[in-house]
Amino acid sequence: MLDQTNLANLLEDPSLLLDKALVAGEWVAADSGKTFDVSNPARGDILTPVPDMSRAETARAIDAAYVAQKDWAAKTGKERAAILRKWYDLMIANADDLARILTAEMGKPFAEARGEILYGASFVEWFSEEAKRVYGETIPGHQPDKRITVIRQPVGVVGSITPWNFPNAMIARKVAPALAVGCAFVAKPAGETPLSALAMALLAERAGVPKGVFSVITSASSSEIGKEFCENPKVRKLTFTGSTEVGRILLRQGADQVMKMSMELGGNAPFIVFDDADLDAAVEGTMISKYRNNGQTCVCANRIYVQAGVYDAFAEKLAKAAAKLQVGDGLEDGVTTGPLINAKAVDKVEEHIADAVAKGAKVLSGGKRHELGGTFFQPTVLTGVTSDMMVTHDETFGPVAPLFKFEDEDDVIAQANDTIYGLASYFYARDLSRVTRVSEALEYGMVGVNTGLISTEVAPFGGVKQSGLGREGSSHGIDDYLEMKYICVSVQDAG
Ligand SMILES: NC(=O)C1=CN([C@@H]2O[C@H](COP(=O)(O)OP(=O)(O)OC[C@H]3O[C@@H](n4cnc5c(N)ncnc54)[C@H](OP(=O)(O)O)[C@@H]3O)[C@@H](O)[C@H]2O)C=CC1
Ligand SMILES: O=C(O)CCCC(=O)O
Repeated sequence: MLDQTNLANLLEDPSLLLDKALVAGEWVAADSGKTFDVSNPARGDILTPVPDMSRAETARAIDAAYVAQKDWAAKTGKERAAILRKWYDLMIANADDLARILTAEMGKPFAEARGEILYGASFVEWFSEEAKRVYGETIPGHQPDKRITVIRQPVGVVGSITPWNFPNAMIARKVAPALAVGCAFVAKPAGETPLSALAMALLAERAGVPKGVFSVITSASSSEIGKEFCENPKVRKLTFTGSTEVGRILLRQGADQVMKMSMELGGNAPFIVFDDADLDAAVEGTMISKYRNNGQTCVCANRIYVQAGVYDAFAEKLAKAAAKLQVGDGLEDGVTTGPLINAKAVDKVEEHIADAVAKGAKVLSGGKRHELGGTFFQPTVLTGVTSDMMVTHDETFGPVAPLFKFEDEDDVIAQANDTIYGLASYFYARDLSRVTRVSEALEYGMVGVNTGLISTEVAPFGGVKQSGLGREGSSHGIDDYLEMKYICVSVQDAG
C-alpha cells in the first residue's frame, strides 16, 4: 500500500505540487486569502488547499496578458517554437510526477494518467512545430494596379475554461496552439483538478514562457471567472471544454462582446456493431471506448447498437471483459479503473441504471456501487436497452454499457443520428461499401471505423450540432487562434 498521505512525498520533484496560482507572472495567494481544498477522489483525503480567486485576480491576469502578448507575438515563430519545444521536453522529463499529481486529484489509474501526460505533451510538440507555419496567401489582384495579400495574426488574449476529466490534455490542446501563434493565455481549470494545470504552468515558466503570457486562475466560483472572461474587452477569445449546458451560458455571455468562441461540449456517442464485424475486435474497441477514464470522456461510447445476429454473443463477451476490470485506487498496481469524480456522478450513473431496469433492461454485469465504497462503481453492462430510456438521450459519463438491438443499417443510422449531439461515433463492419456509406451518413465530427480510440494530436478533434464549435489538434487547430487580415496595395506607375 502506497503512502499517499502526503502527495509531495511521492514526487521526484515535490516543487511541482503547488498551492499558489500563477497570476501575471507571480505565484500568489488569493487577494482575500481564501482557499479551497483539492481532494483525492479515491481516498477522500485533502491533497492541498489552493487559492480561491475572484474576478479581481482574473482581471489582473488579463491586463498582464494584454501587455505581454505584444512582445510574445513579436517574436519569430521559430523563437516561440523553441520555447514550446523546451516545455514539451520538460513535460516528458517530468511525466511520472505529472501523472502522479493527475491520478491523485482526478482518480484515473497511473498508467492512464501517464498516457494523458504524453497525449497532452504531444499537442505542445505538435504546435511548437506549427508555430513556424502560420502561412498567409497571395491573391491575384482584381485590378491591374492591385496586389492582394492575406496575413494571419494572433487574436490576442485568450481565456480558457476546462473540465476535470483530462486535467492536463484539455488545457494543453488549447494553450499550445494559442502560444504557438503569439496569443497570451489565462486558464481557469476545473475546481476539482487545478493541480495538474499549476504544475504545467510551472514547467512552462521554466521553459522560458515570459511572465504574463500564461496565467492560471484557481477558483471555486467558476461562473464569476467566466463572466470576467466574457465581459473584459481585453479578452478576444474564449475556449471551453465541458457540458453543453455551460457552453450555452458562455456563448450567451460572450455575445455582447462578439468574441470568438471555441466550444468542445457534450457527446452521446453511438457505437455500432454490424453482423459482419470482427466480434472480438469490436469487444476490444468497446472496452476502450466505453471504459476508458471510467466512462468519463465526451467521446466515450454512450449507446451501443448491436445487430440482432451477433447481439447475444457480443453481450456475453463484453460482460466477461468488463468483469475483468480491476477497480481501485489509481496509484495502486494493477488497477485499471479508478473512482468516479464525485458523488453527483455516482448518482447519475445509478439513476440511468435504475431508469433502464424499471423500463425492462437487464443487468448482465455490475450494476451497483463497488464494495470499496466512496465513488467507486462496478463496470456495468445492460441488455435489452430501448430508446425510451434515459441513457438514449443523456450522456451517462460513467461505466455503463447499454446494449440496444437493431435489425438493419438504415434503422441504426436513424437511431444513431437522433440526438442533439454530434461529437464522436464508432462502428465495426467489414463490408467496404457499408464502411463508406455509414461513415458518410453519421452526423458526427469524428467517426472511428473498427477502432474505439480516435484521439491524436494530428487529427482535428471536434463536434457538430450541439457538441461544439471549432476543432482542436492538427494543422486546423491553430485557425481559431488567428485572425485573417487582407491587405490591398495599389501599385503606382514608376513615372
Ligand atoms: N465535453 C467534455 O469533455 C465534458 C463534458 N461534461 C459533461 O458535463 C456533465 C457535468 O460535468 P461538469 O464537470 O459539471 O461540467 P461543467 O460543464 O459544469 O464544467 C466544466 C468546466 O466549466 C466550469 N463551469 C461550470 N459552470 C460554469 C459557468 N457558469 N461559467 C463558467 N464556467 C463554468 C467548471 O468549473 P468548476 O468545476 O470549477 O465549477 C469546469 O471548469 C458531465 O456529466 C458530462 O456529461 C463534463 C466534463 C467534460
Ligand atoms: O472528454 C473530453 O473532453 C475529450 C476526450 C479526450 C480525448 O480523447 O481527446
